[in-house]
Amino acid sequence: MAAADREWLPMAATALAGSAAVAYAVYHLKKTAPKNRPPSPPPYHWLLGLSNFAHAPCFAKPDLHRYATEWANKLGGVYVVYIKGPFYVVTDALLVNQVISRGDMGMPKHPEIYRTTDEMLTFGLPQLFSTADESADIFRGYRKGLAPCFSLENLKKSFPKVRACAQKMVSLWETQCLATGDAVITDSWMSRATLDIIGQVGFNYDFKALDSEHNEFVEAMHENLVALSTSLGEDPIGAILAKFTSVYEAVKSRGEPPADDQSIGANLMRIKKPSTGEPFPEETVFASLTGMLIAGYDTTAATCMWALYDIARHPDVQKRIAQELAGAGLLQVPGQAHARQLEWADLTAFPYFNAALKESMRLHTAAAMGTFRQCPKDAMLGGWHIPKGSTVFDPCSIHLAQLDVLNSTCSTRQVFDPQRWLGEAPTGAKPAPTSNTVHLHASTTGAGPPVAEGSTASGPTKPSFATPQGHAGVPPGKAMLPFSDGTRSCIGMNLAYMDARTILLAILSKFWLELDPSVGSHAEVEAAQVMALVLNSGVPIKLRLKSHVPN
Ligand code: HEM
Repeated sequence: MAAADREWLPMAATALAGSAAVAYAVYHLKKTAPKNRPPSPPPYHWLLGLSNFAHAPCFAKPDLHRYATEWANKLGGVYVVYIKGPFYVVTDALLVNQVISRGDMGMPKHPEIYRTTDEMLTFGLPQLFSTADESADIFRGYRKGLAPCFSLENLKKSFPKVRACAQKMVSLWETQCLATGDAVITDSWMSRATLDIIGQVGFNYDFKALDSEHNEFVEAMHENLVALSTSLGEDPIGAILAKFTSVYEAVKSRGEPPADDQSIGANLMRIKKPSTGEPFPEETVFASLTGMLIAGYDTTAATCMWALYDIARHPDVQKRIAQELAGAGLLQVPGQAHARQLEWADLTAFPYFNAALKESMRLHTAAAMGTFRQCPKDAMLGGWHIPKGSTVFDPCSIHLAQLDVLNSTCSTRQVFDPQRWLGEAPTGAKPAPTSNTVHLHASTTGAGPPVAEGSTASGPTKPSFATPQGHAGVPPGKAMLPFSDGTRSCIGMNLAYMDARTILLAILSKFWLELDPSVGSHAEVEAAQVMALVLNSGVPIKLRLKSHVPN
């Protein structure tokens, strides 16, 4: 190499050393000053440490949940990451409750971040899910106008449709899987079943997704959700959403819905702007319809898939559920008297089954991205300073799901133990209040801020997530937030519970489930999980079916 060619070397070395020194200084400054700024994980790459994107690559990865959990374990209940600027991540159960409450410390949804979801999901048009301003017509009109769809009274009327879908699926499993010995690919079946249910219950529309093994919509949607959640919003899924047009057209073509039709579609057509009494523009109604369809099926499908997985990998749990069902005359055993049909009252009648579902939702909660809030004023959260206007990201579903909700030790956090919801707590754990067994909830709103001793103290609280003793003093109901809470809690929670319980009870009363060997060990499944708005298994969860045998 000629000497002249090498002249740039010292300059390059100096520039590199200079950048490293600046990166270190920035990283050090971020970590140390000011004193009450929450801790931050090391940057993804030291060069990124120079920018406001220090952790952005982690948020574009499908295993974001792993980073987030690791950081929470190391850094505690509040930490800060740099994506496009600082994002304050809150994982402490009590603090999350403050952030999502209506109280003094309550924070509204983040307008810009939810605007991005609009761009990705509803052609940029606002709808209930993404509206940050709770005084806006869209929030007031749709939250109130859609509430009757999810009342227990209305859901009870829809229950026969849900049961019919679940029974149809079970019959198909009988001929296509039990009789042939083929495995059931739960991910696909659950998506197709929940799509059919939301179609029929919500919009009197039959997607016929259960009728064929491959459903174009389900498959395209899944692929796009993976792309969406790993692309920081650069992959609009408009092409898929165009398929919702047919549902909208069907609902619209029916004209004025009869007064007793409280389906989502009918109410979407009725809702008027509270401020003027005028109808919303047609595109807003369409965006709301797509929003409800998206929110209404994939989350429930993932919940059912994980519950089947958790129950199948715990034969002891499955046996106890079978005993509950047998006791109620629901277990279908070949050669024995015909089991009775599932009824509405059965959905809340089985404490052990419901505890198993709840425990599965704790470990593999569906809405894994949590919620994004904006801090309305300079605030102290757990003793840390959160500047006005900052983004507060509460991946409630990831972290709280893993919290030790009943004060047992860290080592039992990851254990699937329905018992923890039933008062027979594992060794060393405090029993749960009996009122904490799962019910179809009449309402989730109205929760005030929890009384959090020390939460407004001037010094940072200890990183409670990482406390080996767990969250002493956190009421279990406050640490388990799969549907969030407060004014922006999930409006569809009751429908989700009805769907999930009906589907699972229909399956469990008919079949004994075993995991197909292709699923691998639990550690392998955990390692394969991906975030695609919902927490996905990453490997197909295949089940082998057997008939129940007499006791
Ligand atoms: C197991 C199933 C479900 C889970 C785990 C779930 C979870 C959640 C969570 C955590 C939120 C708050 C998100 C945020 O703050 O950004 C939410 C909001 C919402 N969910 Fe669900 N959801 C489920 C099923 C459903 C169903 C079946 C529907 C409707 C058919 C639905 C409709 C909505 C809507 C419209 C919102 C926005 C509410 C608002 O901001 O006022 N969800 N859901």
